[in-house]
Amino acid sequence: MAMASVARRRASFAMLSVRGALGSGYGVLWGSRGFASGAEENDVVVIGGGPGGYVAAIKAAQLGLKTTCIEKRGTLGGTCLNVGCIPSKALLHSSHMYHEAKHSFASHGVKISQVEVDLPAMMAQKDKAVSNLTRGIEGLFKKNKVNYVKGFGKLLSPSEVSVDTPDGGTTVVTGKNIIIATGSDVKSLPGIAIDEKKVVSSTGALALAEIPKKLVVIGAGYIGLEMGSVWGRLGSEVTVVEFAADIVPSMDSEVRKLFQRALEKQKMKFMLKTKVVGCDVTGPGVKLTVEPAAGGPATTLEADIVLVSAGRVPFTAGLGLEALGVNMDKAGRILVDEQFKTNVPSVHAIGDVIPGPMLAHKAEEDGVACVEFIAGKHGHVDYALVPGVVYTHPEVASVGQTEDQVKATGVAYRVGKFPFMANSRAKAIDDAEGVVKILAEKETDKILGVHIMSPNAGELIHEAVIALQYGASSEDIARTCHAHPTMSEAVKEAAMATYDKPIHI
Ligand SMILES: Cc1cc2nc3c(=O)[nH]c(=O)nc-3n(C[C@H](O)[C@H](O)[C@H](O)COP(=O)(O)OP(=O)(O)OC[C@H]3O[C@@H](n4cnc5c(N)ncnc54)[C@H](O)[C@@H]3O)c2cc1C
Ligand SMILES: NC(=O)c1ccc[n+]([C@@H]2O[C@H](COP(=O)([O-])OP(=O)(O)OC[C@H]3O[C@@H](n4cnc5c(N)ncnc54)[C@H](O)[C@@H]3O)[C@@H](O)[C@H]2O)c1
Repeated sequence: MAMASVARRRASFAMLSVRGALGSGYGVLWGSRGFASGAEENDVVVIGGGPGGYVAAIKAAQLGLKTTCIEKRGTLGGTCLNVGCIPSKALLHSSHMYHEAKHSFASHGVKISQVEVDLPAMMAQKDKAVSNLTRGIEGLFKKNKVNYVKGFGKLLSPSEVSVDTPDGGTTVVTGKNIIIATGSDVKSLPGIAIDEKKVVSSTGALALAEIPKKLVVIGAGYIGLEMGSVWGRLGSEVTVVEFAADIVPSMDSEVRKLFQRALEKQKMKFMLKTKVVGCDVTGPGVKLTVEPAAGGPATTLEADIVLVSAGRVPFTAGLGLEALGVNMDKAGRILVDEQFKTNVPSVHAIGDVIPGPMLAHKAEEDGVACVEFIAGKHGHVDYALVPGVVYTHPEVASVGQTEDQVKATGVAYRVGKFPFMANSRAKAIDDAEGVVKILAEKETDKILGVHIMSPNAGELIHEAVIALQYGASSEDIARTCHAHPTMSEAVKEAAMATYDKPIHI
């Protein structure tokens, strides 16, 4: 009932906003959508064709705004589709299948005499997934009449972007509004030169020609653990060097401990509170000198490949922001207001290049909200409810606050947990490592955070995302009928454990 009325309110709000936009001059564009030439003025010019930029461009065109998107890479989709989310998930899936075939099939009564890795075929499958998806976005641009200009964009003024095109020429694209969606790049570490051969970033790690015997990963964050898992499953000996005391510092600390144990069972080794102080590539492999973060005796790690995955930094090189006086913070992120406007009012910014989690789905939300504001509507992104997923096996997914964050607020809370060891589907498929943990306010039972470690946790989490979005209580989830036998029943049981008692444990 409550949800329906919220939806109705949203619908009427949206209709009012469209009328507002038409009244303010955008209406004349609705009947005249078409491909912009370089000389025609656009309503929106987007620099960068990643999840932030391409989604903003499509949404802008759908709102009737004449839109051009400029991308330097040669293909659309940005980091995520070309060298990020998609190729990494392709390799995670392929390597998981190999690992299952080698280590789990026999216990399910499936006998295979010889299981081998065909690395070129695995890479070709990954490349096919990437090219299908990036070409798909070109198709979406055509369908929505977004003008696509290939080349490197640079701001000349608050309404002009010069584009260095691949044929060596330059064209100028003009627009009433400009959206910077130029994303991020790998963070380099002092004294460690990335050559994408022996010392690689995630881009190199997605395209190794051989399975390294020894892989050292610097940084136990999203990229390090996902790419470490890929190569570990394919046979590499993986050591992860992490400066902090814990892996994935943003994770709920209780779930993190279980996660680290799960990865250690998969033979991933961790050197926490450790810093890299030297990197020697003169021999056949790489010699890394490491020290305790607090200081102490140095040791040497030998590796065939070193992956540098110690974070990413906003990418704004060559954009001309300084000349235009666009404000940025010390980390190089572009500062924007709640409508994604910079201090230069016609210039907006979204995605990895502004503060906030560096995630594709967050960039997409930014993109939609930004152009809704430009069209005179009401954009909205709830940064407190952006889910995070590490796509290892098991996966770890979370939304809302961790237990440490709840504690820090001083709010009295309850915790409900349910292990997948007691979930019938997980037992049936013999994949039962993990837990659902729910945190709810003690007085009102309102859910504050949900953390799931399990196979497919990245899918299971969305029930919790919706629940938090609608301000649900744990009892709301517990009293909702869940199909049997499913992994999702563990979410229901954890909710039962939060406000009362679970049945199956
Ligand atoms: C290995 C890896 C795995 C990842 N996996 C996930 C995941 O599973 N889930 C998730 O949510 N996130 C993941 N991410 C993060 C995700 O890729 C980013 O958060 C997301 O791509 C940010 O989108 P964006 O549009 O802001 O920027 P980007 O995707 O970086 O796109 C920016 C685009 O702008 C272009 N550009 C830059 N400057 C210019 C210019 N001057 N002119 C023209 N074009 C320009 C670039 O070529 C680029 O294509 C992953 C990242 C990596 C590296
Ligand atoms: N599944 C996903 O959603 C996904 C997957 C990959 C990447 N990403 C995004 O890409 C971004 C970059 O990923 P990432 O893994 O490089 O960064 P990250 O921020 O996730 O992790 C970096 C890790 O490196 C550690 N570190 C920093 N400096 C170090 C040093 N000198 N020595 C050792 N350790 C050091 C940090 O403490 C941290 O644990 C992330 O912010 C993430 O949002 C997301």
